[in-house]
Amino acid sequence: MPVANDAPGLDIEGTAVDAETGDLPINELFQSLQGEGRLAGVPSVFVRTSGCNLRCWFCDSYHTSWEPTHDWFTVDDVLAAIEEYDADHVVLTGGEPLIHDSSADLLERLADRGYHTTVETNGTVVPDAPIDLASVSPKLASSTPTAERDPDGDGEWADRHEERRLDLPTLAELVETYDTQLKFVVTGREDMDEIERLVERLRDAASTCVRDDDVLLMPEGQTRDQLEATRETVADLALEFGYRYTPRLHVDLWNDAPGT
Ligand SMILES: C[S@@+](CC[C@H](N)C(=O)[O-])C[C@H]1O[C@@H](n2cnc3c(N)ncnc32)[C@H](O)[C@@H]1O
Ligand SMILES: Nc1nc2[nH]cc(C(=O)O)c2c(=O)[nH]1
Ligand code: SF4
Ligand SMILES: [Mg+2]
Repeated sequence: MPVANDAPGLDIEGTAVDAETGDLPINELFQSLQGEGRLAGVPSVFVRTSGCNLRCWFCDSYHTSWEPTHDWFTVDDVLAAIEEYDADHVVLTGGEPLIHDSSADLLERLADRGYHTTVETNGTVVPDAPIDLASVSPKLASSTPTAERDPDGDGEWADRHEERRLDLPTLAELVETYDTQLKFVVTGREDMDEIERLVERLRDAASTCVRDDDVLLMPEGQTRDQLEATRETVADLALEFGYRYTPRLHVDLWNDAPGT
């Protein structure tokens, strides 16, 4: 169910201004196989909110970050749309779903109904809500939209993205609060130093254990052709460093089709 309209309700920084109404800006809601991470292959309903506090140059959900597009849904409407499908797993993603206060309400009500919930998040916000799997994708230096890589301009977002992309106390709190996988988008070997350092700092900062197999390396690529160029390198890096590799099953299966 793709939706499209103008983009009121988000300020330029991707901060939600929906707190008063309690509505959620929904970009799309569909059923697919979870394509990434520990639960890859599991049929799931995806709820994609619009708006983000970061601007990765490679964002595969351009219409939730660089150019947010959505319809406003009440939490009741979102629940009713989910219940149309025969599924036990719900994936809340975006954009950055946790910038919206109403995501917590949605997660509470999904838990009450017995759904397994995964939240795909960039790891800069801790919600006050139940989550079965926090799928945290901290953003590396290679994600920053420098002037050469900005899909939309001249690098205007680079400084803000750089300031916000990593917040160690927030990552530590997420790891301590939830069953968490850390899913890094890897563009090449150059990313490994930063990943190793970050995992080490997180292990020092958090009171709970971060196992090597909670650390997932995911090849960067929005299309089959782009993945073709990165996947083998990233698989080799996972073997070399002892971390887990995750495919992007949905891209392998359906390329970059919407609603998949
Ligand atoms: C669109 S993001 C939405 C959730 C949240 N904002 C985040 O970044 O985790 C969903 C997932 O897609 C990943 N992703 C986005 N663009 C990608 C790309 N070009 N290649 C590989 N993974 C990508 C993100 O890192 C994240 O794990
Ligand atoms: N099939 C499929 N699996 C996914 N896992 C995480 C996704 C996301 O965009 O957050 C995603 C997605 O967009 N599609
Ligand atoms: S944090 Fe997620 S949604 Fe936001 S720009 Fe990066 S990949 Fe896209
Ligand atoms: Mg996706």
